[in-house]
Amino acid sequence: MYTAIFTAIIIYFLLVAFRKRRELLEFWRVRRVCNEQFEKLTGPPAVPIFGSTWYFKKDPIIFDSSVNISKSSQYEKLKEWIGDGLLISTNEKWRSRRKMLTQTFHFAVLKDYQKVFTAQGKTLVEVLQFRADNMNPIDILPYIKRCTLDIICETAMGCSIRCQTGGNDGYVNSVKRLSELVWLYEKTPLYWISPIWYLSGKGFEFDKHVRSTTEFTRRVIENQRTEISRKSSSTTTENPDQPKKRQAFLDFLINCQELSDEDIREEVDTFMFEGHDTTSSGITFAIWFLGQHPEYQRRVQDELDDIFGDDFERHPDSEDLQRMKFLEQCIKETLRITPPVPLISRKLSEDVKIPHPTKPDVILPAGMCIILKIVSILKDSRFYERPWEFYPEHFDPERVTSREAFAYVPFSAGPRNCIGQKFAMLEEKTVLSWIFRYFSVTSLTRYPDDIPITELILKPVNGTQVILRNRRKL
Ligand code: HEM
Repeated sequence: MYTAIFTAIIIYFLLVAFRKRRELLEFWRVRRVCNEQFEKLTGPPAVPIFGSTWYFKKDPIIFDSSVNISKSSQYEKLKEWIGDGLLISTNEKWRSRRKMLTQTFHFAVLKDYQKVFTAQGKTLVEVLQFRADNMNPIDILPYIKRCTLDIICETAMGCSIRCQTGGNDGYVNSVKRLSELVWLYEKTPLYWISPIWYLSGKGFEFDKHVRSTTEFTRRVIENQRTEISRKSSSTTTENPDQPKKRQAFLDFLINCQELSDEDIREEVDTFMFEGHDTTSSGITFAIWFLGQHPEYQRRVQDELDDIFGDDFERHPDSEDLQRMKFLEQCIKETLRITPPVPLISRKLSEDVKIPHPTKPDVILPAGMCIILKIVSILKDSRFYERPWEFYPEHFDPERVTSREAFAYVPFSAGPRNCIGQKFAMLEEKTVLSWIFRYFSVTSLTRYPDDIPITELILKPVNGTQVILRNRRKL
Protein backbone atom coordinates (compact mmCIF):
# COMPACT_ATOMS: atom_id res chain seq x y z
CA MET A 1 0.00 0.00 0.00
CA TYR A 2 2.69 2.50 1.15
CA THR A 3 4.95 1.44 -1.73
CA ALA A 4 2.11 2.18 -4.18
CA ILE A 5 1.50 5.67 -2.70
CA PHE A 6 5.24 6.38 -2.69
CA THR A 7 5.59 5.23 -6.32
CA ALA A 8 2.57 7.36 -7.35
CA ILE A 9 4.14 10.44 -5.72
CA ILE A 10 7.49 9.80 -7.44
CA ILE A 11 5.74 9.34 -10.82
CA TYR A 12 3.78 12.57 -10.26
CA PHE A 13 6.97 14.55 -9.57
CA LEU A 14 8.78 12.99 -12.55
CA LEU A 15 5.88 13.97 -14.82
CA VAL A 16 5.83 17.53 -13.46
CA ALA A 17 9.63 17.74 -13.90
CA PHE A 18 9.30 16.55 -17.51
CA ARG A 19 6.53 19.06 -18.31
CA LYS A 20 8.52 21.87 -16.73
CA ARG A 21 11.92 20.80 -18.08
CA ARG A 22 12.58 24.14 -19.85
CA GLU A 23 11.79 26.20 -16.74
CA LEU A 24 13.96 23.88 -14.61
CA LEU A 25 16.96 24.20 -16.95
CA GLU A 26 16.52 28.00 -16.98
CA PHE A 27 16.28 27.99 -13.17
CA TRP A 28 19.60 26.10 -12.79
CA ARG A 29 21.32 28.42 -15.28
CA VAL A 30 20.18 31.56 -13.43
CA ARG A 31 21.06 29.99 -10.09
CA ARG A 32 24.61 29.16 -11.26
CA VAL A 33 25.22 32.73 -12.52
CA CYS A 34 23.76 34.18 -9.32
CA ASN A 35 26.00 32.03 -7.13
CA GLU A 36 29.08 33.19 -9.05
CA GLN A 37 28.03 36.81 -8.68
CA PHE A 38 27.04 36.58 -5.03
CA GLU A 39 30.48 35.32 -4.08
CA LYS A 40 31.75 38.81 -4.77
CA LEU A 41 29.58 40.19 -2.01
CA THR A 42 30.11 40.25 1.72
CA GLY A 43 27.51 38.51 3.86
CA PRO A 44 26.58 34.91 4.70
CA PRO A 45 27.00 32.79 1.56
CA ALA A 46 23.54 31.27 1.67
CA VAL A 47 21.76 34.59 2.08
CA PRO A 48 23.03 37.00 -0.53
CA ILE A 49 22.11 40.47 0.57
CA PHE A 50 22.46 43.17 -2.01
CA GLY A 51 23.41 46.02 0.25
CA SER A 52 20.61 48.51 0.02
CA THR A 53 17.80 48.66 -2.49
CA TRP A 54 19.17 52.13 -3.15
CA TYR A 55 21.45 50.42 -5.71
CA PHE A 56 18.39 49.78 -7.80
CA LYS A 57 17.76 53.47 -8.13
CA LYS A 58 21.17 54.25 -9.50
CA ASP A 59 22.47 53.86 -13.00
CA PRO A 60 21.04 50.99 -15.08
CA ILE A 61 18.45 50.21 -13.01
CA ILE A 62 15.06 48.62 -12.47
CA PHE A 63 12.40 51.23 -11.69
CA ASP A 64 13.03 53.45 -14.69
CA SER A 65 14.01 50.66 -17.09
CA SER A 66 11.82 50.43 -20.17
CA VAL A 67 13.09 46.88 -20.84
CA ASN A 68 12.84 45.15 -17.46
CA ILE A 69 9.09 45.58 -17.16
CA SER A 70 7.96 41.94 -16.91
CA LYS A 71 6.33 40.70 -13.75
CA SER A 72 7.66 37.61 -11.94
CA SER A 73 5.96 34.26 -11.37
CA GLN A 74 4.61 35.56 -8.03
CA TYR A 75 1.73 37.12 -9.99
CA GLU A 76 0.66 33.81 -11.62
CA LYS A 77 -2.10 32.88 -9.15
CA LEU A 78 -3.52 36.39 -9.32
CA LYS A 79 -3.59 36.05 -13.10
CA GLU A 80 -6.15 33.22 -12.85
CA TRP A 81 -8.51 35.81 -11.40
CA ILE A 82 -7.73 39.18 -13.00
CA GLY A 83 -6.27 37.81 -16.25
CA ASP A 84 -3.47 39.32 -18.23
CA GLY A 85 -4.59 42.94 -17.80
CA LEU A 86 -2.53 46.07 -17.24
CA LEU A 87 -1.00 44.95 -13.94
CA ILE A 88 0.42 41.66 -15.21
CA SER A 89 0.79 41.90 -19.01
CA THR A 90 4.13 42.75 -20.58
CA ASN A 91 5.85 43.93 -23.78
CA GLU A 92 3.62 45.17 -26.64
CA LYS A 93 0.34 44.19 -25.02
CA TRP A 94 1.19 46.17 -21.90
CA ARG A 95 2.51 49.17 -23.90
CA SER A 96 -0.61 49.56 -26.05
CA ARG A 97 -3.01 49.04 -23.10
CA ARG A 98 -1.09 51.51 -20.95
CA LYS A 99 -1.33 54.15 -23.69
CA MET A 100 -5.03 53.52 -24.16
CA LEU A 101 -5.94 53.45 -20.46
CA THR A 102 -3.96 56.56 -19.53
CA GLN A 103 -6.81 58.59 -21.07
CA THR A 104 -9.26 57.19 -18.51
CA PHE A 105 -7.35 59.03 -15.77
CA HIS A 106 -7.43 62.36 -17.53
CA PHE A 107 -8.25 65.37 -15.36
CA ALA A 108 -11.76 65.73 -16.85
CA VAL A 109 -12.58 62.07 -16.16
CA LEU A 110 -11.25 62.29 -12.61
CA LYS A 111 -13.66 65.16 -12.03
CA ASP A 112 -16.52 62.78 -12.80
CA TYR A 113 -15.10 60.13 -10.45
CA GLN A 114 -14.77 62.81 -7.78
CA LYS A 115 -18.59 62.98 -7.54
CA VAL A 116 -18.65 59.27 -6.67
CA PHE A 117 -15.93 59.69 -3.99
CA THR A 118 -17.94 62.49 -2.43
CA ALA A 119 -21.28 60.68 -2.41
CA GLN A 120 -19.82 57.46 -1.03
CA GLY A 121 -17.73 59.35 1.59
CA LYS A 122 -20.95 60.98 2.80
CA THR A 123 -22.67 57.59 3.06
CA LEU A 124 -19.70 56.33 5.09
CA VAL A 125 -20.00 59.06 7.74
CA GLU A 126 -23.76 58.55 7.90
CA VAL A 127 -23.20 54.84 8.58
CA LEU A 128 -20.45 55.56 11.15
CA GLN A 129 -22.57 58.11 13.03
CA PHE A 130 -24.47 55.22 14.60
CA ARG A 131 -21.22 53.82 15.99
CA ALA A 132 -19.90 57.12 17.37
CA ASP A 133 -20.09 58.43 20.97
CA ASN A 134 -19.89 54.87 22.21
CA MET A 135 -17.19 53.64 24.58
CA ASN A 136 -16.91 50.35 22.66
CA PRO A 137 -14.17 50.63 20.04
CA ILE A 138 -14.80 49.58 16.46
CA ASP A 139 -12.48 48.10 13.87
CA ILE A 140 -12.69 50.79 11.20
CA LEU A 141 -11.13 48.74 8.35
CA PRO A 142 -14.27 46.82 7.23
CA TYR A 143 -16.28 50.08 7.01
CA ILE A 144 -13.61 51.74 4.88
CA LYS A 145 -13.26 48.65 2.73
CA ARG A 146 -16.98 48.60 1.90
CA CYS A 147 -16.80 52.31 1.04
CA THR A 148 -13.84 51.85 -1.34
CA LEU A 149 -15.54 48.82 -2.92
CA ASP A 150 -18.65 50.88 -3.62
CA ILE A 151 -16.42 53.58 -5.11
CA ILE A 152 -14.48 51.26 -7.40
CA CYS A 153 -17.62 49.42 -8.60
CA GLU A 154 -19.30 52.66 -9.54
CA THR A 155 -16.26 54.25 -11.18
CA ALA A 156 -15.01 51.10 -12.94
CA MET A 157 -18.28 49.45 -13.94
CA GLY A 158 -20.83 52.22 -13.58
CA CYS A 159 -23.01 50.03 -11.36
CA SER A 160 -23.82 50.49 -7.74
CA ILE A 161 -23.53 47.45 -5.46
CA ARG A 162 -24.38 49.44 -2.28
CA CYS A 163 -22.29 47.25 0.01
CA GLN A 164 -22.03 50.06 2.59
CA THR A 165 -25.73 49.73 3.18
CA GLY A 166 -25.92 45.93 3.05
CA GLY A 167 -26.22 45.14 -0.71
CA ASN A 168 -24.53 42.41 -2.80
CA ASP A 169 -22.71 40.45 -0.12
CA GLY A 170 -21.89 37.60 -2.52
CA TYR A 171 -19.65 39.66 -4.78
CA VAL A 172 -18.05 41.52 -1.86
CA ASN A 173 -17.22 38.30 0.00
CA SER A 174 -15.78 36.69 -3.13
CA VAL A 175 -13.44 39.64 -3.79
CA LYS A 176 -12.32 39.60 -0.15
CA ARG A 177 -11.78 35.85 -0.06
CA LEU A 178 -9.86 35.84 -3.36
CA SER A 179 -7.33 38.37 -2.03
CA GLU A 180 -6.85 36.19 1.08
CA LEU A 181 -6.47 32.97 -0.93
CA VAL A 182 -3.96 34.46 -3.39
CA TRP A 183 -1.79 35.55 -0.45
CA LEU A 184 -2.15 32.18 1.30
CA TYR A 185 -1.04 30.47 -1.90
CA GLU A 186 1.98 32.78 -2.34
CA LYS A 187 3.31 32.25 1.17
CA THR A 188 2.76 28.46 1.36
CA PRO A 189 5.06 26.59 -1.04
CA LEU A 190 3.22 23.33 -0.29
CA TYR A 191 0.14 24.75 -2.01
CA TRP A 192 2.16 25.20 -5.20
CA ILE A 193 1.77 21.45 -5.63
CA SER A 194 -1.57 21.33 -7.33
CA PRO A 195 -3.02 18.15 -5.69
CA ILE A 196 -2.27 19.56 -2.21
CA TRP A 197 -3.88 22.92 -3.12
CA TYR A 198 -7.03 21.07 -4.22
CA LEU A 199 -7.00 18.41 -1.47
CA SER A 200 -6.87 21.20 1.12
CA GLY A 201 -10.14 22.50 -0.34
CA LYS A 202 -8.55 25.90 -1.01
CA GLY A 203 -8.16 25.24 -4.75
CA PHE A 204 -11.88 24.48 -5.20
CA GLU A 205 -12.83 27.49 -3.09
CA PHE A 206 -10.52 29.71 -5.13
CA ASP A 207 -11.98 28.45 -8.44
CA LYS A 208 -15.53 28.97 -7.17
CA HIS A 209 -14.86 32.61 -6.23
CA VAL A 210 -13.02 33.25 -9.51
CA ARG A 211 -16.09 31.96 -11.37
CA SER A 212 -18.51 34.07 -9.38
CA THR A 213 -16.57 37.37 -9.62
CA THR A 214 -15.72 37.01 -13.31
CA GLU A 215 -19.32 36.03 -14.15
CA PHE A 216 -20.51 39.13 -12.31
CA THR A 217 -18.15 41.32 -14.35
CA ARG A 218 -19.17 39.61 -17.61
CA ARG A 219 -22.85 40.20 -16.83
CA VAL A 220 -22.21 43.89 -16.15
CA ILE A 221 -20.30 44.22 -19.45
CA GLU A 222 -23.11 42.52 -21.37
CA ASN A 223 -25.77 44.75 -19.80
CA GLN A 224 -23.74 47.85 -20.50
CA ARG A 225 -23.19 46.86 -24.15
CA THR A 226 -26.92 46.30 -24.58
CA GLU A 227 -27.63 49.67 -22.97
CA ILE A 228 -25.15 51.46 -25.24
CA SER A 229 -26.48 49.89 -28.43
CA ARG A 230 -30.09 50.53 -27.32
CA LYS A 231 -29.24 54.19 -26.89
CA SER A 232 -27.44 54.48 -30.22
CA SER A 233 -30.36 52.86 -32.11
CA SER A 234 -32.97 54.90 -30.26
CA THR A 235 -34.42 57.78 -32.29
CA THR A 236 -35.34 59.94 -29.28
CA THR A 237 -33.00 62.88 -28.78
CA GLU A 238 -31.40 63.50 -25.39
CA ASN A 239 -33.23 65.83 -23.05
CA PRO A 240 -30.82 68.75 -22.49
CA ASP A 241 -32.39 69.42 -19.06
CA GLN A 242 -31.62 65.94 -17.81
CA PRO A 243 -28.20 65.55 -16.09
CA LYS A 244 -25.71 63.72 -18.33
CA LYS A 245 -24.92 60.18 -17.11
CA ARG A 246 -21.39 59.83 -15.74
CA GLN A 247 -18.99 57.86 -17.93
CA ALA A 248 -17.51 54.85 -16.13
CA PHE A 249 -14.18 53.24 -16.98
CA LEU A 250 -16.16 50.39 -18.59
CA ASP A 251 -18.03 52.74 -20.98
CA PHE A 252 -14.69 54.00 -22.20
CA LEU A 253 -13.42 50.44 -22.82
CA ILE A 254 -16.59 49.44 -24.69
CA ASN A 255 -16.39 52.55 -26.86
CA CYS A 256 -12.76 51.76 -27.71
CA GLN A 257 -13.89 48.96 -30.05
CA GLU A 258 -10.40 47.45 -30.24
CA LEU A 259 -11.07 45.28 -27.21
CA SER A 260 -12.97 41.98 -27.00
CA ASP A 261 -15.32 41.33 -24.08
CA GLU A 262 -12.63 39.16 -22.45
CA ASP A 263 -10.02 41.96 -22.84
CA ILE A 264 -12.45 44.33 -21.17
CA ARG A 265 -13.18 41.81 -18.41
CA GLU A 266 -9.46 41.55 -17.60
CA GLU A 267 -9.03 45.30 -17.33
CA VAL A 268 -12.16 45.84 -15.25
CA ASP A 269 -11.19 43.04 -12.83
CA THR A 270 -7.63 44.44 -12.63
CA PHE A 271 -9.05 47.81 -11.58
CA MET A 272 -11.41 46.14 -9.12
CA PHE A 273 -8.44 44.37 -7.50
CA GLU A 274 -5.86 47.21 -7.60
CA GLY A 275 -8.31 49.99 -6.91
CA HIS A 276 -10.01 49.20 -3.62
CA ASP A 277 -7.83 47.20 -1.17
CA THR A 278 -4.96 49.65 -1.71
CA THR A 279 -6.99 52.77 -1.00
CA SER A 280 -8.84 51.18 1.94
CA SER A 281 -5.48 50.33 3.51
CA GLY A 282 -4.19 53.90 2.88
CA ILE A 283 -7.31 55.54 4.37
CA THR A 284 -7.46 53.18 7.36
CA PHE A 285 -3.80 53.69 8.27
CA ALA A 286 -4.23 57.48 7.99
CA ILE A 287 -7.19 57.40 10.43
CA TRP A 288 -5.16 55.18 12.73
CA PHE A 289 -2.09 57.46 12.73
CA LEU A 290 -4.12 60.65 13.20
CA GLY A 291 -5.96 58.89 16.05
CA GLN A 292 -2.57 58.38 17.74
CA HIS A 293 -1.44 61.98 17.22
CA PRO A 294 -4.07 64.45 18.54
CA GLU A 295 -1.81 67.42 17.68
CA TYR A 296 -1.80 66.53 13.96
CA GLN A 297 -5.48 65.61 14.02
CA ARG A 298 -6.26 69.08 15.44
CA ARG A 299 -4.31 70.68 12.56
CA VAL A 300 -6.25 68.66 9.99
CA GLN A 301 -9.57 69.61 11.61
CA ASP A 302 -8.59 73.31 11.81
CA GLU A 303 -7.81 73.22 8.09
CA LEU A 304 -11.18 71.59 7.33
CA ASP A 305 -13.07 74.02 9.60
CA ASP A 306 -11.42 76.93 7.73
CA ILE A 307 -12.80 75.52 4.48
CA PHE A 308 -16.28 74.37 5.53
CA GLY A 309 -17.02 76.33 8.72
CA ASP A 310 -19.80 74.52 10.58
CA ASP A 311 -21.53 73.37 7.40
CA PHE A 312 -21.54 69.57 7.68
CA GLU A 313 -23.49 68.98 4.48
CA ARG A 314 -21.54 70.82 1.78
CA HIS A 315 -19.81 68.46 -0.65
CA PRO A 316 -16.12 69.22 -1.22
CA ASP A 317 -15.28 70.54 -4.72
CA SER A 318 -11.88 70.57 -6.49
CA GLU A 319 -10.98 73.95 -5.02
CA ASP A 320 -11.71 72.73 -1.47
CA LEU A 321 -9.59 69.65 -2.05
CA GLN A 322 -6.67 71.75 -3.24
CA ARG A 323 -6.82 73.72 -0.02
CA MET A 324 -6.41 70.58 2.15
CA LYS A 325 -2.64 70.83 2.14
CA PHE A 326 -1.87 69.48 5.60
CA LEU A 327 -4.27 66.57 5.14
CA GLU A 328 -2.35 65.73 1.95
CA GLN A 329 0.93 65.75 3.90
CA CYS A 330 -0.60 63.32 6.41
CA ILE A 331 -1.77 61.01 3.59
CA LYS A 332 1.69 61.02 2.00
CA GLU A 333 3.37 60.35 5.34
CA THR A 334 0.99 57.44 5.98
CA LEU A 335 1.82 55.95 2.57
CA ARG A 336 5.50 56.32 3.46
CA ILE A 337 5.40 54.46 6.80
CA THR A 338 2.79 51.88 5.82
CA PRO A 339 2.78 51.62 2.00
CA PRO A 340 -0.27 49.53 0.96
CA VAL A 341 1.88 47.75 -1.67
CA PRO A 342 5.01 46.92 0.35
CA LEU A 343 6.82 44.77 -2.22
CA ILE A 344 6.83 44.43 -5.97
CA SER A 345 8.76 42.04 -8.15
CA ARG A 346 10.13 41.75 -11.66
CA LYS A 347 11.55 39.04 -13.88
CA LEU A 348 14.60 40.47 -15.60
CA SER A 349 14.46 40.39 -19.40
CA GLU A 350 18.07 41.43 -19.78
CA ASP A 351 21.16 41.43 -17.54
CA VAL A 352 21.42 44.28 -15.07
CA LYS A 353 24.84 45.52 -14.07
CA ILE A 354 25.13 46.92 -10.55
CA PRO A 355 28.29 48.86 -9.85
CA HIS A 356 29.93 47.64 -6.64
CA PRO A 357 31.81 50.24 -4.56
CA THR A 358 34.94 48.10 -3.94
CA LYS A 359 34.71 44.97 -6.08
CA PRO A 360 33.94 44.24 -9.74
CA ASP A 361 30.40 45.00 -10.91
CA VAL A 362 27.69 42.57 -9.90
CA ILE A 363 25.56 41.14 -12.69
CA LEU A 364 21.94 40.20 -12.11
CA PRO A 365 21.32 37.78 -14.97
CA ALA A 366 18.32 37.85 -17.31
CA GLY A 367 15.70 35.38 -16.11
CA MET A 368 16.27 36.19 -12.43
CA CYS A 369 13.27 37.29 -10.33
CA ILE A 370 13.96 40.19 -8.02
CA ILE A 371 11.93 41.80 -5.27
CA LEU A 372 11.88 45.57 -4.82
CA LYS A 373 11.16 46.29 -1.19
CA ILE A 374 9.25 49.55 -1.37
CA VAL A 375 8.61 49.46 2.37
CA SER A 376 12.38 49.69 3.09
CA ILE A 377 13.16 52.33 0.46
CA LEU A 378 10.63 54.57 2.21
CA LYS A 379 12.45 54.27 5.57
CA ASP A 380 15.85 55.39 4.30
CA SER A 381 17.34 57.73 6.92
CA ARG A 382 19.28 59.58 4.19
CA PHE A 383 15.99 61.09 3.04
CA TYR A 384 13.74 61.03 6.09
CA GLU A 385 15.04 62.47 9.33
CA ARG A 386 12.60 60.45 11.46
CA PRO A 387 12.16 57.32 9.31
CA TRP A 388 10.19 55.26 11.85
CA GLU A 389 7.91 58.01 13.15
CA PHE A 390 4.69 59.51 11.83
CA TYR A 391 6.02 62.95 11.02
CA PRO A 392 4.00 64.76 8.30
CA GLU A 393 6.65 67.53 8.31
CA HIS A 394 8.63 65.15 6.05
CA PHE A 395 6.34 66.51 3.35
CA ASP A 396 6.77 70.21 4.03
CA PRO A 397 7.22 71.76 0.55
CA GLU A 398 10.89 72.75 1.06
CA ARG A 399 11.80 69.23 2.22
CA VAL A 400 10.03 67.67 -0.78
CA THR A 401 11.85 69.82 -3.36
CA SER A 402 15.26 68.94 -1.95
CA ARG A 403 14.59 65.17 -1.95
CA GLU A 404 15.59 62.67 -4.67
CA ALA A 405 12.55 61.63 -6.74
CA PHE A 406 13.14 57.90 -6.28
CA ALA A 407 13.19 58.20 -2.49
CA TYR A 408 9.37 58.33 -2.44
CA VAL A 409 7.90 55.32 -4.26
CA PRO A 410 4.63 54.10 -2.65
CA PHE A 411 3.12 54.08 -6.16
CA SER A 412 6.30 52.53 -7.63
CA ALA A 413 8.08 54.68 -10.24
CA GLY A 414 9.09 54.76 -13.91
CA PRO A 415 7.05 53.38 -16.80
CA ARG A 416 5.27 50.74 -14.68
CA ASN A 417 4.22 53.07 -11.92
CA CYS A 418 0.65 53.11 -10.61
CA ILE A 419 -1.71 54.43 -13.25
CA GLY A 420 -4.31 55.14 -10.55
CA GLN A 421 -2.22 57.34 -8.23
CA LYS A 422 -4.09 60.60 -8.84
CA PHE A 423 -7.39 58.73 -8.50
CA ALA A 424 -6.14 57.22 -5.20
CA MET A 425 -4.94 60.54 -3.74
CA LEU A 426 -8.22 62.28 -4.61
CA GLU A 427 -10.28 59.43 -3.20
CA GLU A 428 -8.29 59.30 0.05
CA LYS A 429 -8.47 63.05 0.51
CA THR A 430 -12.22 63.18 -0.09
CA VAL A 431 -13.10 60.28 2.22
CA LEU A 432 -10.73 61.44 4.99
CA SER A 433 -12.07 64.98 4.81
CA TRP A 434 -15.59 63.66 5.55
CA ILE A 435 -14.28 61.54 8.44
CA PHE A 436 -12.42 64.38 10.19
CA ARG A 437 -15.19 66.91 9.55
CA TYR A 438 -17.64 64.62 11.33
CA PHE A 439 -15.54 62.85 13.97
CA SER A 440 -12.65 63.05 16.40
CA VAL A 441 -10.79 59.77 16.46
CA THR A 442 -8.82 58.03 19.20
CA SER A 443 -6.80 54.94 18.29
CA LEU A 444 -6.56 52.21 20.89
CA THR A 445 -3.50 50.52 19.45
CA ARG A 446 -0.25 52.23 18.53
CA TYR A 447 2.38 51.96 15.86
CA PRO A 448 4.72 50.08 16.07
CA ASP A 449 3.11 47.85 18.77
CA ASP A 450 0.36 46.88 16.35
CA ILE A 451 2.62 45.78 13.55
CA PRO A 452 1.56 46.32 9.96
CA ILE A 453 1.70 42.90 8.31
CA THR A 454 2.30 42.13 4.75
CA GLU A 455 -0.49 40.40 2.95
CA LEU A 456 -1.02 41.16 -0.70
CA ILE A 457 -1.78 44.57 0.71
CA LEU A 458 -0.42 45.85 4.05
CA LYS A 459 -2.72 45.60 7.11
CA PRO A 460 -2.36 46.12 10.89
CA VAL A 461 -2.01 42.72 12.55
CA ASN A 462 -4.64 43.38 15.24
CA GLY A 463 -7.09 45.37 13.13
CA THR A 464 -7.66 49.09 13.64
CA GLN A 465 -9.53 49.67 16.88
CA VAL A 466 -10.73 53.25 17.23
CA ILE A 467 -13.25 55.28 19.22
CA LEU A 468 -15.20 57.93 17.30
CA ARG A 469 -16.71 61.05 18.85
CA ASN A 470 -19.18 63.20 16.90
CA ARG A 471 -17.97 66.76 16.32
CA ARG A 472 -21.43 67.78 15.20
CA LYS A 473 -24.07 68.33 17.88
CA LEU A 474 -26.89 65.94 16.94
C1 HEM B 1 -3.04 54.11 -2.17
C2 HEM B 1 -3.43 53.48 -3.25
C3 HEM B 1 -2.54 52.77 -4.23
C4 HEM B 1 -1.23 52.37 -4.10
C5 HEM B 1 -0.31 52.53 -2.90
C6 HEM B 1 -0.86 51.73 -5.35
C7 HEM B 1 0.40 51.22 -5.63
C8 HEM B 1 0.75 50.62 -6.82
C9 HEM B 1 2.05 50.05 -7.10
C10 HEM B 1 3.21 50.00 -6.12
C11 HEM B 1 2.01 49.57 -8.36
C12 HEM B 1 3.12 48.82 -9.09
C13 HEM B 1 2.81 47.34 -8.98
C14 HEM B 1 3.83 46.44 -9.58
O1 HEM B 1 4.79 46.88 -10.23
O2 HEM B 1 3.67 45.22 -9.41
C15 HEM B 1 0.68 49.83 -8.90
C16 HEM B 1 0.28 49.50 -10.18
C17 HEM B 1 -1.01 49.67 -10.64
N1 HEM B 1 -2.05 50.31 -9.99
FE1 HEM B 1 -1.97 51.12 -8.14
N2 HEM B 1 -1.94 51.76 -6.19
C18 HEM B 1 -2.97 52.40 -5.56
C19 HEM B 1 -4.24 52.66 -6.07
C20 HEM B 1 -4.67 52.31 -7.33
C21 HEM B 1 -5.97 52.61 -7.87
C22 HEM B 1 -7.06 53.40 -7.13
C23 HEM B 1 -6.03 52.06 -9.12
C24 HEM B 1 -7.15 52.07 -10.12
C25 HEM B 1 -8.22 52.79 -10.04
C26 HEM B 1 -4.75 51.42 -9.37
C27 HEM B 1 -4.41 50.75 -10.52
C28 HEM B 1 -3.16 50.23 -10.79
C29 HEM B 1 -2.84 49.52 -12.02
C30 HEM B 1 -3.80 49.21 -13.16
C31 HEM B 1 -1.48 49.20 -11.93
C32 HEM B 1 -0.64 48.50 -12.99
C33 HEM B 1 0.02 49.60 -13.83
C34 HEM B 1 0.96 49.08 -14.90
O3 HEM B 1 1.63 48.07 -14.69
O4 HEM B 1 1.04 49.74 -15.94
N3 HEM B 1 -3.95 51.61 -8.26
N4 HEM B 1 -0.06 50.47 -7.94
